[in-house]
Amino acid sequence: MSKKVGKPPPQAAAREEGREELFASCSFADLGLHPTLCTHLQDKMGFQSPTRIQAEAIPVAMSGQHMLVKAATGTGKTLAYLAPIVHLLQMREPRVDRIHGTFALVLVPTRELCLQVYGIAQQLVHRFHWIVPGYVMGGENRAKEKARLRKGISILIATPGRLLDHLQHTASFVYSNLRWIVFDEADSILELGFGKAVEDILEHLGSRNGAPDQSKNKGGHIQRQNLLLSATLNEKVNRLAKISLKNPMMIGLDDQKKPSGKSNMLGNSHTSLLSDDDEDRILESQNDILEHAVDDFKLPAQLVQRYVKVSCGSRLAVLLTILKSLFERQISQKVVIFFSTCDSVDFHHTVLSQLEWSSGPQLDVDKKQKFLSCKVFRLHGNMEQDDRKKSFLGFGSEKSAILVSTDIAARGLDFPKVKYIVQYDSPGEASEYVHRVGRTARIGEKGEALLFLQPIELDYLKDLQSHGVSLTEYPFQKVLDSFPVNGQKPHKRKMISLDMHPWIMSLQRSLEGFVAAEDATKKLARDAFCSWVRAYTAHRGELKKIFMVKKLHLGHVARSFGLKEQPSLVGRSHQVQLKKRKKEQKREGSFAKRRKLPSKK
Ligand SMILES: Nc1ncnc2c1ncn2[C@@H]1O[C@H](COP(=O)(O)OP(=O)(O)OP(=O)(O)O)[C@@H](O)[C@H]1O
Repeated sequence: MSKKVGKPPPQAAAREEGREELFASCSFADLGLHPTLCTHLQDKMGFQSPTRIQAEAIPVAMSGQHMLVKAATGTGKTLAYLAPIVHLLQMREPRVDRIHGTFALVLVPTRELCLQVYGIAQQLVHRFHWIVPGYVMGGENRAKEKARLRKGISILIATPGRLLDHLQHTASFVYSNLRWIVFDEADSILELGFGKAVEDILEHLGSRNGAPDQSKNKGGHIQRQNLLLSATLNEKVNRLAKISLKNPMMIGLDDQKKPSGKSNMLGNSHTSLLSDDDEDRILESQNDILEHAVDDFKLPAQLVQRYVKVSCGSRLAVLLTILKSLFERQISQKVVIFFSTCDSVDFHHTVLSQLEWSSGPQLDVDKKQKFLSCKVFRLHGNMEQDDRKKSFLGFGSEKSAILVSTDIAARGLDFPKVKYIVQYDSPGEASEYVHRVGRTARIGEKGEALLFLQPIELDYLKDLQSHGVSLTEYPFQKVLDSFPVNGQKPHKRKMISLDMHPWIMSLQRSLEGFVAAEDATKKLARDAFCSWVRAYTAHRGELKKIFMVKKLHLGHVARSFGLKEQPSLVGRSHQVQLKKRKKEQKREGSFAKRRKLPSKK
């Protein structure tokens, strides 16, 4: 009997379409990469063909031109710069040796990304043992790093602060052969306040535009090549591009905004032959293109993006409910949840990993079990370096787990099999939204993202929309109705408000009991509450009009941290500040009113 040949199901067809969009039709060999490297990419790393962005960027990187790349998260930007570097280093004559020092420098914004890029570099040089990758980053032992630098590191991955430290204080650090400087997540490096460090680094390396010897290194014969990459670009990248790139090739910019996927300002002109006027013109048009590049963001096509509208007091109960439903639906789940502060991560890590609960009709202590049974990891910048490493590696290797994190995990991290991103606290800038959700749906995989919003914050959707990001509403009521109340699943429920829903109310009671039971937990909750309110006030620019502290009911905020107390009992200094602000507002208000009064004259 012949098999029925039909159309593939729509989801599979969409995925296939997504793959076609993601991958180029050529091979790695077609791009000119060394056969040994191509075989390694295919056989050992499982990369059958290059992604489109790799197919565009690799030949440019090999040509020696400066390059600025903007491409969606999870499209393989790391390989787009590391593969050509390894290719060119392995064919260098005389052969690369440790005594030659550093040839390529990769700057990254976070320690975790530093470790990740180092791991990929290690894999890529597997067949070229004479090329040595290494890293230096904050939190590591300086003396050990000095010793490694003295021995020689061919491809050095670094966070900016620590690199500058070594440039200033490690005399044995040889970089006279430096050929490449890569800024991975360029905008984030600047956003995190490393701008001055980066300028000092470029100054040290003689790689700053306008520096007398900027195109050559101290040895006087090596052509420098700088590469900037990110899924999002911002105004600050303009300045970095201006001071570090000469007539760069622009890759991945919106096709409608320029003649082709690739462009440079004046074709392949050799910058050394340009007059000052030409250079000014180049910089101007470079700035124009960058300004367009800032406008909107590309997200993976297969990513499902939703928001859930939740009143403030029930936020934590709703988060727990959604997580429970996710893990019940599929035992093997990997979820990343973003919070606004380190204290908030610590508190929620405790709740998610320790909250116990009895699902029976009465609170039966003997029948209590963990509310969520999966492993929960945490990651933030105030953790000890060893704990940070353990979390990063631990979550990466788990099949089923939750990671609670600040934005430290938002950039570049490539945790395998993450299917779900929850933004419990709003990211603020739309670019941060893009990077957070980019931890899923990588390299054509499926992925979902959920953004928590309070009813008063819904205008944030418009802000995202203005950057080309649109979300649909998550059907939370349906999820809620699937949970039993008092041990039973009622047939039909009346429409009641979320806060009054028996499941939410009972979960809230458990939470408040859990927080109140231990002083340490209570303190975690209070600290988290205070830091959360502070972070809420720190939204910038237009977002200040959406995330307004004065619209918040602080009692409800406290509830969302499992606190029964009113905020007046939480954090005295914070309370004093609030009172002061209220007074000021009152004064300002009466002044404004007074000004509105018609003059008696
Ligand atoms: N040609 C390829 N074929 C298959 N998988 C690939 C290929 N290139 C890279 N990958 C894989 O794709 C994933 C994403 O790559 P990478 O982390 O470099 O993306 P990215 O574009 O830098 O993302 P982000 O913007 O989030 O930093 C990694 O797991 C990587 O191993």
